[in-house]
Formats: sequence, C-alpha cells, structure tokens
Amino acid sequence: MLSTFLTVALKGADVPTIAEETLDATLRFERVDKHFANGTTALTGLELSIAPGEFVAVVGPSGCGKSTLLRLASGLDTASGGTVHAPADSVGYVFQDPTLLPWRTVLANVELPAELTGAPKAERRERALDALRLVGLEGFEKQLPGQLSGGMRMRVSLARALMARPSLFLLDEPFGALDELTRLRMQEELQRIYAETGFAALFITHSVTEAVFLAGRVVVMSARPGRITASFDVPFPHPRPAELRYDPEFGRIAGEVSAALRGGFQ
Ligand SMILES: Nc1ncnc2c1ncn2[C@@H]1O[C@H](COP(=O)(O)OP(=O)(O)OP(=O)(O)O)[C@@H](O)[C@H]1O
Repeated sequence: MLSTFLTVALKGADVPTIAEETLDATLRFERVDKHFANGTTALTGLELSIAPGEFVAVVGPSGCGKSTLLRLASGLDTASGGTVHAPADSVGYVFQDPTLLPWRTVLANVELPAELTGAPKAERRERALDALRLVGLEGFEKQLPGQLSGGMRMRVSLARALMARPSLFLLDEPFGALDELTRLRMQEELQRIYAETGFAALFITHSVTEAVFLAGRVVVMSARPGRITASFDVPFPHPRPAELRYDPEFGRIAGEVSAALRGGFQ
C-alpha cells in the first residue's frame, strides 16, 4: 500500500523542510539524531521502518530515547538530523495516562476528536459507538470516567484513538499503570483489535513479554544515545491466544530479546 507522507527533515541547514511524498512504508526514520538544548543527545543515527499494517514494539533501557522516538513519529517534536517520514493524517495516540475529560461521559469523550474536526453529530455518534463496541465497552456509554476501573478508562482511551481510523497507532507504555491481570487482558484486547482493524503500530514498553505477545517485530534500543541494536521477528499469526505466552517458541524469542536488552546479543 502506498501512502502520502508528511516528511520533516533537516537538510543541511537548521531549518526543517516539509514535503509530501509517496513511500511504501507507514513510518520511516532515516539516520535520525535528536539533541536537546541542554546538550543531551537522546538519539543517534536511528534507522527504523514500519510497513503498512506492521506491529512493531520497542524495548530499551530507561532513558534510552523511546518516548523521544514516539514524539518524533507524532510530529510533537522535530529531529535534529536525518529524516522522519510519518503519515500526514490518520495517526492515533495512546499514552500511559488515559487523559479523559472527567465531566464528559464515556461516549462524549470518545466523540471528542470527531467533534473537534466538525464531523456531523449522527456520523460521530455512529463511529463512537462502533469504537466502543470494538473495545468491549458496549453499555457503558453514559458512565463518567470516575465510575470506571483503570482498565476500562484505558479502553475508552483506545476507543477515542480508534475514532481517527488510524493507519498508524503510536502507543507509549499504554498499560504501564495497570495491575498485572488487567494488563494481560488489555494486551489480549489490543491484539484482537489489531487483527480486526489492521493498523500499523509503534508500541513502546518496558515489558519483553508484552512486546513479544503483541508485535510482529520487536526492536531493541541501546542505552542513550539510543539507536536500534537488534530486531526480532515474532512469526505467530494474529489473533493470538492468551496461552501463547506459555509456548516454548514464545519463551525462546522472549529470552533472545531479553539477552539483547542486557547487551548479551552479538
Ligand atoms: N525536553 C528534553 N530536554 C532535555 N532532555 C530531554 C528532554 N526530553 C527527554 N530528554 C532526555 O532524553 C533522554 C531520552 O528520554 P526519553 O524520555 O525519550 O527516554 P525513554 O527511553 O522513554 O525513558 P523511560 O524508559 O524512562 O520512559 C533522557 O536522558 C531524557 O532525560
């Protein structure tokens, strides 16, 4: 699938150039560097390409630049060098904090992005109800966020992101604040939704098993300044059963990713 891209690059001068172009990837980082004004170099020479519909998980030591990578992909921040090709539209974001408006119902929270873009009421209502069905929250439309569990609030956040019908989903430790059982359930829900909708995803996590359970490819970043040091294909088809976590092949891949994370990968 070919997509239109907004390319933000630094070409020689310190001025980002923005151009529309066509690429056979949903997201591509080419030799990307990121330096902050205080002298910190977060990323150096980072290369990463995500194909349409591909689910890529990123693991790496704390402070290696994972969130920085996601911010560059989202356009919230710009690279200091190299090129980031990211979709011009149709990007969904999910962060660790569900960031729901406490005075709006579940339905009104999910409808918000479509409301802001001026979509007609009937259309945004239908899309929001579809998204809520997809995340398993049918029947909770009139509840307020304060009446929901942490896992349910995260489902609302996922539904809101799905409203954009994203071709690219950016997820920054979305399940990091959940208890273990809820976290496992949310992983199962997310990969079911992925199997049904087929977006491309860049998923940041500290959990190796979470990365292997969800992704078709797991990439490992070095300590800061971050770059990709290893990449592992995870060949199990989606949707994946919960018991996959006990499969010996699953354990073998998770072991290799963990070894790479500890620096033992040659
Ligand atoms: N705005 C900023 N100004 C200066 N330094 C920053 C800024 N944002 C991030 N950094 C630094 O860049 C490095 C990478 O930060 P980043 O948040 O991307 O790491 P991370 O891998 O997501 O960390 P964690 O796993 O702990 O969430 C860190 O050393 C951080 O302190």
